Amino acid sequence: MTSTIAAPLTTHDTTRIDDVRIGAVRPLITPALLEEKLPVPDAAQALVESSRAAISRVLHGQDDRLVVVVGPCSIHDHDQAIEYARALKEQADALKDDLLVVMRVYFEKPRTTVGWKGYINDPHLDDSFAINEGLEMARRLLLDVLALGLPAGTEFLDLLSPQFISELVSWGAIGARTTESQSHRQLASGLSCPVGFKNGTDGGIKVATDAIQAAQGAHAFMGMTKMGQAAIFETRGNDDCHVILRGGKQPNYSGADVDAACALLKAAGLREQVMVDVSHANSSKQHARQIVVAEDVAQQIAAGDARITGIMIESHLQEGRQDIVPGTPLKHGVSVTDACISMAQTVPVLAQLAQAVRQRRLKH
Ligand SMILES: O=C[C@H](O)[C@H](O)COP(=O)(O)O
Ligand SMILES: C=C(OP(=O)(O)O)C(=O)O
Repeated sequence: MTSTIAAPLTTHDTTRIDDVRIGAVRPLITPALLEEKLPVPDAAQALVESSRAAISRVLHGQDDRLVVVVGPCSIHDHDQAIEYARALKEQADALKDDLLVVMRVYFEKPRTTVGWKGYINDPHLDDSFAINEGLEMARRLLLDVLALGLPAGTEFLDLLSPQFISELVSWGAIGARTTESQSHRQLASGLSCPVGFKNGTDGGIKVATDAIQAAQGAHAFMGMTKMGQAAIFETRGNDDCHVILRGGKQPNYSGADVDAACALLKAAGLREQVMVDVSHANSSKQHARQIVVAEDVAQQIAAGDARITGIMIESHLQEGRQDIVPGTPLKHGVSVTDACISMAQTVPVLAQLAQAVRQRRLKH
């Protein structure tokens, strides 16, 4: 008589076909554990709530200020980021009637090919990939920025990392390389903050308008809970999304480019509004060009264009950029990814934008 008991699957040796290219699997802390270690103080919670609501009001035409997402291309040092945040807070307070300033606090860098992938992935900048430390350092920095009274904006690149930090983020971006990704659109549909979608790296705007439409809808997808368990998330959809013009094969910050983007938005039944990123392909990656581009955008605003609801600037303590060279100390306050303008160069740009908003207000 033959046995009816099937051989247990677990006795199969699948090592020849499974995890063939995995070098190691290391433990990851859970979001809940990190939150228990670094809880959100009441004041930080109130600031995140009020700044998200204020950005949403700008997007829905109920607040005529300009959202300004400004700060380093990437965070690589806590104290230097805080030194920057203190200086920015002074400007944010002085210009608060005209500008809604959000500090760029970018922890995750999408790379064209390879390169340092940011403060969460490799916080020690030495290929040690101490991701658990990176998550803690990122959360600590966000809390410290919020404690100064500044809201923070970040790019959401990884699909699990938002569970560790996203309640501290007032505005999020989906980058040019991921705007077309279904997973990122689904993520945006469930994020609690307003989200900007960059146009594609080739300059295509349609991927961003498609992304807004997708993110407005409800989705169901797989993710990880705060307790670190796999789960199915059902989202409600995000009505606080917008396009970010970042240039492509050529810059796309001119009035004609804003017209073209708004025509696409209108055709899709979406709000006719843009944030202009004065860096990336809009500055041809020459950091000082950001000042020229911002001046052009300020002129469009001053002339009355209410469709420009936001601007993005890459700015650090000092201008330029530097390479990460093992064994060589880094210069203080200089970007290790894209070149930035300095805080000293940023101050007059912000003043000019605030002036442009006041002029626009007179026209409406
Ligand atoms: O904003 C940063 C960079 O433009 C982006 O991460 C791509 O960088 P890379 O082309 O140097 O890899
Ligand atoms: C990577 C960035 O931009 P983009 O996605 O436009 O290249 C960024 O803003 O840091």
